[in-house]
Amino acid sequence: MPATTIPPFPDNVPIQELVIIDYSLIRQGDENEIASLWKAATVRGFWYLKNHGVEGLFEPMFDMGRETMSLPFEEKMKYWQGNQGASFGYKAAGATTVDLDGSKDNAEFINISKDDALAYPQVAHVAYPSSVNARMESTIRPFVEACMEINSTMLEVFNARLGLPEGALAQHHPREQYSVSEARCIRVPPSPGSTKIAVGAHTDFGSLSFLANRLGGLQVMLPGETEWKYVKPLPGHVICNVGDALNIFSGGILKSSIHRVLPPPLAQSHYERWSLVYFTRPGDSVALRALVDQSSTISEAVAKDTDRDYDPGVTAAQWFARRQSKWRGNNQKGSMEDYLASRGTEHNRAVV
Ligand SMILES: O=C(O)CCC(=O)C(=O)O
Ligand SMILES: [Fe+2]
Repeated sequence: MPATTIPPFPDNVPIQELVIIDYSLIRQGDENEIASLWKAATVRGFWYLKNHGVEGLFEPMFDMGRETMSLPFEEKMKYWQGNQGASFGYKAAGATTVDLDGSKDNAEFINISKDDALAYPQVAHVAYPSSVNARMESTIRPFVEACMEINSTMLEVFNARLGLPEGALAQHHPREQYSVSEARCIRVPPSPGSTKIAVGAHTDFGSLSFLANRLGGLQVMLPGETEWKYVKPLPGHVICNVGDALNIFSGGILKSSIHRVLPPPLAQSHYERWSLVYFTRPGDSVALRALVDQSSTISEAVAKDTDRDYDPGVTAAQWFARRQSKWRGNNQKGSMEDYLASRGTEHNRAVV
């Protein structure tokens, strides 16, 4: 969609201000910028990132998404993720629930595994539609590599500030170990006048998410807030956020905040909404628990927060599979328990 045809984001809806972090300064080790990133990640868990250098890959990634979503439904369903807790491949609209009443979501996904993108033409996990394969080497692998590098750089910043031994967080996200790290392209159909939730309220499962969207619709409810507010897409900027795994590793110091997707607001609701995410997630066998043995900052935070269990006794892969499978409408037997089992660190908040 040419940018000029998109109506501007309206100025009469509640907007969540977020700090803008300059990635080029983070790479240079600029102390002020590092302090701003640390504050953003520990207070809100969400921030904008500029000068990230990935902009040129967004349109080719959206081309892949557009071509994939326009395949016949039966063709797409050959790559269906299933209901067993996996997430690589195609997710049809309506496969997850968005609230306690069991309302269905409105978003199609194509998710491409980091391991498959790196291994191509070998298959690490699953096969993909031709629209994905055709761009695996030219577009998807470079996108995955670029996002991995950016997220690793931000993890290094957090590693130092958390007082962890050098490389501790990197060792929890090894490039070569299989993980549920993935790139995702999302399509939400035009929905004029609708308030139907497109992607239900959730915290991200992994460590860091890198998100590019053009139209509004993303809403956040940050720690201490009681109202949903839109995050306004800013040209040239991506939106980054902390996920549950990093929240747990850090003993709750890094915040994993709830968000959801509504139809784009007002005039923008007449347009298809496309978004693109890269999720950095821990290696599959990594134990999901606060790194109390490696940092006194983290052990002190855990000691103070007596309400939370920072050692749920699962690996990253088990945690992911539980949440992913319980989010599927087909696996919910109509009880609130199943829906709640799909939730993550937002459990300790009033809103699910
Ligand atoms: O599409 C968006 O703006 C956000 C998507 C999202 O939160 C997710 O896929 O986890
Ligand atoms: Fe998300």
